[in-house]
Amino acid sequence: MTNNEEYINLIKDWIRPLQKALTLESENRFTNLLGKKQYFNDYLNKSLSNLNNLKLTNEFIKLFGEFSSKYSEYNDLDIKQRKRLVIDTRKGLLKLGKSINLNYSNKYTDSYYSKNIDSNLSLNSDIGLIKSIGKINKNKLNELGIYCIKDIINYFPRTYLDYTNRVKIINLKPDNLYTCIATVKKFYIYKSSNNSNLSIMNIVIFDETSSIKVTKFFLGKRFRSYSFFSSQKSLYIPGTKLAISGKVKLSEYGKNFVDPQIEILNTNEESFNFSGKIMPLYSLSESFSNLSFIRLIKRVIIYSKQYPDILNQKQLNFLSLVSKSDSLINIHLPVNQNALIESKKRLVFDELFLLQMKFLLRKRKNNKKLTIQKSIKKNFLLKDFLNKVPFQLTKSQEKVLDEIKSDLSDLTPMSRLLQGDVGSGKTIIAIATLLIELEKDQQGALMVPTEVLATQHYKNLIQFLNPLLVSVELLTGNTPQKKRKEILTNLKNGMVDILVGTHALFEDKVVFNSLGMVVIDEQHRFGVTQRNRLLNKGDNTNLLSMTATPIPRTLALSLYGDLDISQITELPPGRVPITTKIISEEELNKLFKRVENEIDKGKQAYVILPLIEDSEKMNLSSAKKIYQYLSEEIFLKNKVGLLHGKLNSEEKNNVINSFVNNEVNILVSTTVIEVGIDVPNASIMIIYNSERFGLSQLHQLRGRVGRGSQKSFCYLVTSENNGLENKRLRVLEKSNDGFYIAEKDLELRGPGQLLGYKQSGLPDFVLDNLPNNKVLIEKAREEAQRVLKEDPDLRENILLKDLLIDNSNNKFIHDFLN
Ligand SMILES: Nc1ncnc2c1ncn2[C@@H]1O[C@H](COP(=O)(O)OP(=O)(O)OP(=O)(O)O)[C@@H](O)[C@H]1O
Repeated sequence: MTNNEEYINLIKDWIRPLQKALTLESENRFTNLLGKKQYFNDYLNKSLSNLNNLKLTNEFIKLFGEFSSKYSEYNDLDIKQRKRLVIDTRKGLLKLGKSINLNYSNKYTDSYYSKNIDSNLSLNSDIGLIKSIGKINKNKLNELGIYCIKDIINYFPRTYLDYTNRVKIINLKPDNLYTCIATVKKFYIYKSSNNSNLSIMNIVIFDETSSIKVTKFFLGKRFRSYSFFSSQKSLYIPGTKLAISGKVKLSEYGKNFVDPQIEILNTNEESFNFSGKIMPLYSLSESFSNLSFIRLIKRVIIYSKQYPDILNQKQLNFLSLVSKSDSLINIHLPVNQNALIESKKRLVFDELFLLQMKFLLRKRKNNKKLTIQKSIKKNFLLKDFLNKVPFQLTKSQEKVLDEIKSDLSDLTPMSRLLQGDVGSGKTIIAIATLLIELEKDQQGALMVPTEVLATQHYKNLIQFLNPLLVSVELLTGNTPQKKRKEILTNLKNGMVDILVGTHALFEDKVVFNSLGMVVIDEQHRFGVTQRNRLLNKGDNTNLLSMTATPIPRTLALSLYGDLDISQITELPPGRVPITTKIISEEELNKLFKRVENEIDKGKQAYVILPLIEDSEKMNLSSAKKIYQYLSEEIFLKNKVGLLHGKLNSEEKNNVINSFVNNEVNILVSTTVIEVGIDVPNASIMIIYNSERFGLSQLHQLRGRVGRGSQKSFCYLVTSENNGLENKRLRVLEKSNDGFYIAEKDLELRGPGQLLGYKQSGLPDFVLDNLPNNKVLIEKAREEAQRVLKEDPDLRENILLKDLLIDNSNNKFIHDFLN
């Protein structure tokens, strides 16, 4: 290592932990966090004054000295002053980093740009105009959706090979990220004996210092075929040169690379020489090599300089973000990891910022809509209903109801999201909300994702509301024609007060007389467009969305930023936490005895399966098969029922009714029961192939037991003998807290998966990084609020305005901004 490199590393190692501490403090809202050994301010105070080895210039010594003494008074500062100090310190560190070339300085400076730019080309130029691109390449690029220079620049790498930390095999240390260039010595691939879906590939590589094993895991049936094995074998013939980039782990057999990035190097690539740099890897078709694409990028990256930036220099400084053009250059050709991190941060920020702008504009439009104050005609409805409920509302339920009442007494329509863990009592709130509007003679709609749940809600509603002379109807895809016609006529005449149903509700034929309130349960199962279709059936309709997958505030902000948020934070009293256990299939027989004992005591059980019937493609248990097995071979004394999505409504209703009335003791079901089935007498749940489900989904499922006051149990059966999988499921053994579980699920699967589908329209790279970008989400929200406050019509922010209009398929933004 040269002296200069050593110096840069010294500074890097000093800056990094400080940056981390500043980030943590800012994430925790400047509360002076207590670290492992000391408080945040003491740590900063000491580190910023201890500059002895760093050989800094006087300018930095003075700057950090001043910061250091301010941190000794940190406890006396108010939050705003603390925030300022943290921001300034961060900027100081950034400046130091830049001064030693730690950051994003790339060769594409303004003077390089003016010398090398081809004035005939611009961002919007057709790729055919790029010199020597050739017709074939043009076609290949078109196949990737690339037509103009801007498209090339917006084609981001899928990942990177980091050659900056390139080391010889002998110097590899466990738990660090490295890149090694080495040669294949031995290759073998085999099917795992523990997991029928897993194949394991091992490559032994060597360089002049030593050798090491590289292991890669392939999960999925298609990786078990002979053709896959032989294709891999032909790639890694002994003597082939590879670049391996990833984490080194230490096991009982020594060090090895586990699941690293592997690049096969040919002589060309070696001469291309990414040594000391970070090489981008793109998702390309087989006929277009990574190297060719990098060459293309190098040719056009300069046009990033023309990219319009929606943030001005003042904003960039305040937000500690790099310019758009720098972020685009460094996302493709990063000079180092720091530059890459900063450019990702900027690109993610832009997406979040635009999204928050859209949310705030939508909210503002909503707030501008004024409903006419409607007079209350039947002021007894809510009171009578609450008197009829056989329990006291929890404090949390009361608080939420107050928030809703206050919204509904306002002249602007309500748009509220209600988050509450499974079994926290959202249904009562939904009914109360519908009644508040009904008191003003406004009809209500309750939309839910499944027929089973719709039917259950309907029954609940008629039980409570028929005595109050409220007319409730149920409309689903299976409602017979004659009945449907009758409901639709009465709905139009205003004879139906509340309509409960599934997706059938937003069909065009459903016309209300005066729709005032829409409640959507499990709202993430519906898209924004579907939600709006239903809302548009009334004038200025109020909306209450409900979800039992509670997500952290910051994430809720980025996904549902146009809604106000209420939370039910406590469960009704007397609930005994559900005991959850992971078990193997071998332990099932013992468990069945236990189920029998519970049934003898009058209790009931659920058995949940991932599939309706056996499938050749998947080696999973199915509901039909297990139903047959349990009813014919195991529970001969008891009544076993079968529920799944392919039954018709009458069959479904019959099974559910029998279970509700305890005529069926054991209900074998697919996940159709996941949402909302409420049978407080059920105390045991067994979930087969539990490794197939997400944590939040499992939490929802097990929420079907433990709804009464008796002790309840949930057994997660898994065939996988897989440490990682069990670690994931163990989260459920340890916790019954839906917020905590959703957060863990988020970390493991990302929001797109957790919430079923991509509701927000955010690109994958942003969505998957959301959990790590809480601070950025808040920043984007605050910045959007600031911009709209200072420049409500975006007269000063023309670029931003254009981009919002361009990017928007939402008519309201067009209408609003034009
Ligand atoms: N304050 C309360 N005290 C006692 N029991 C309550 C209270 N509120 C609701 N319950 C009961 O708790 C059970 C769960 O309520 P509810 O079905 O409304 O929950 P939920 O939040 O909709 O849950 P899920 O998302 O699982 O459907 C019901 O049996 C309900 O009657």
